[in-house]
Amino acid sequence: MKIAVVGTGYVGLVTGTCFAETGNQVICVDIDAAKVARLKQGELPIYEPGLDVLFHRNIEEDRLKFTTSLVEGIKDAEVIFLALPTPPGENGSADLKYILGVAKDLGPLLENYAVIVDKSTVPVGTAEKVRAAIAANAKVDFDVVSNPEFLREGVAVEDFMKPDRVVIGTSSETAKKVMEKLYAPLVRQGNPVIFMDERSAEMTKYAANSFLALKITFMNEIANLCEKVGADVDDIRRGIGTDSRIGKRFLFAGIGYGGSCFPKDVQALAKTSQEYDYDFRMLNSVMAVNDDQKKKLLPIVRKHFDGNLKGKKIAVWGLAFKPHTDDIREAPALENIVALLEEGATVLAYDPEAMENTKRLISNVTYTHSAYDALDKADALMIFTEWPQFRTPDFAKMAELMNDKVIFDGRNLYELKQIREHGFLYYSIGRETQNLRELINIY
Ligand SMILES: NC(=O)C1=CN([C@@H]2O[C@H](COP(=O)(O)OP(=O)(O)OC[C@H]3O[C@@H](n4cnc5c(N)ncnc54)[C@H](O)[C@@H]3O)[C@@H](O)[C@H]2O)C=CC1
Ligand SMILES: O=C(O)[C@H]1O[C@H](OP(=O)(O)OP(=O)(O)OC[C@H]2O[C@@H](n3ccc(=O)[nH]c3=O)[C@H](O)[C@@H]2O)[C@H](O)[C@@H](O)[C@@H]1O
Repeated sequence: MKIAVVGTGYVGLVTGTCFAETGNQVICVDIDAAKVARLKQGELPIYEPGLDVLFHRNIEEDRLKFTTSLVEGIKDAEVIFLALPTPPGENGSADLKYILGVAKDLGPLLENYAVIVDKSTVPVGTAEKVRAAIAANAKVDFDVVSNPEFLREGVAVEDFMKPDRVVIGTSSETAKKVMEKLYAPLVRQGNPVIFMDERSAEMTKYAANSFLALKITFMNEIANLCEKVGADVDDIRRGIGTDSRIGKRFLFAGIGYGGSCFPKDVQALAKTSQEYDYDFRMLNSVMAVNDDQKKKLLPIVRKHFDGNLKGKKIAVWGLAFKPHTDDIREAPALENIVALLEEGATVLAYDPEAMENTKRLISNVTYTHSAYDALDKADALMIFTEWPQFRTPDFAKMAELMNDKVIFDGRNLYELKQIREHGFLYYSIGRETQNLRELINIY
């Protein structure tokens, strides 16, 4: 099949590459000329494990191409994916200017029937708006389908190639057949393609992300309560996760959820609820709790240093919003680092993949070559991302390098017993701290 993918970010590039891998002819279109130039030279603009092999293979085998020209990209395409940004607009709802802008441009360019697919996360009713924007100037028949994407960054290729399910919103039998054929190689193991109407498909995406954000937030609140009552959130996680009705995944308490999607999608669903005069109270709590959770360690750090961070040297491990990505959008590390700097601390930071992106936003941090370099004479270490390489460090070496053996861990990386044996003062989330009882009153 001949496919066009408009927008080559995390979703578009993975979608285009994976559909090329299943034998389709794919052209990816992006307005960012510098990005397209890099892609044409065989250079990946993002870090996404496993993508490089597929990317290079499909370029070499002539199934994957890149262009800045929408006309060239969509010529003869049977399916046109819109994988464009939908950032929060001024009022918190998803900004549709990228999607509707491209939809408007598409109308006069279509020469044959095509299926236009909303791959971006878009509010209920967007497929109808996209259809109207194209129809205003279209000379041929077309269908608009909602096909939300559920991939996670860091495991995007695996998620895309072996989806738990594929959701397709359409009322057109022709479009249904086209989409069924396209996805057939990805659902061979029996995972379902679920057909529904466009509005339900659009809503499914927001329901999924908001539910996951809620699940994490619930555990973060349990963690906060654990600290007060003297329980251990990791035990609670194991205790409830084994109940198949609850499930093991997405129960890890921590420094709050970040990323380009949970924060914006929860906000957008809250906005949709408001527009339809429904008070979705849970979503407001999720957002408020998560905002606090991201700043949760700061009062503990302040208290540890008797309220004065001036001249303190703080090492930071992890900048990305999660491991296995270079993405720092809404990453908890960022606002914590800014607060530390504002209060007079010096920050030395290390992340295996996200330092280049962070440097563009925060310049007055020393970015180091290794995790251990960041510990040089540090008065404390703060951990924001659970990269595997941080999980089993050489504690003796850390103790030698640091000025003081103190760790504030936003990801609960270490067993309490293990870390105490090495003589560290260790603050984590929802678990006992050496001087927890003194700290209880600051939450
Ligand atoms: N990042 C993720 O893990 C996931 C994102 N989504 C959704 O997918 C959509 C895209 O997200 P990302 O890929 O993360 O965005 P991104 O910001 O990484 O990429 C978007 C791309 O679109 C390009 N673009 C903007 N205007 C354009 C235009 N007029 N013509 C051609 N290209 C244009 C940009 O240059 C950029 O390369 C969003 O709606 C997001 O909510 C859904 C599932 C997962
Ligand atoms: O719409 C999207 O963009 C995507 O958003 C999330 O994927 P992603 O943001 O890439 O990453 P997640 O693995 O979901 O993590 C999101 C945030 O939640 C945090 N998290 C996750 C799991 C957990 O147990 N605890 C926890 O704090 C992570 O640290 C991270 O900050 C969803 O998992 C995807 O299904 C969805 O397609």
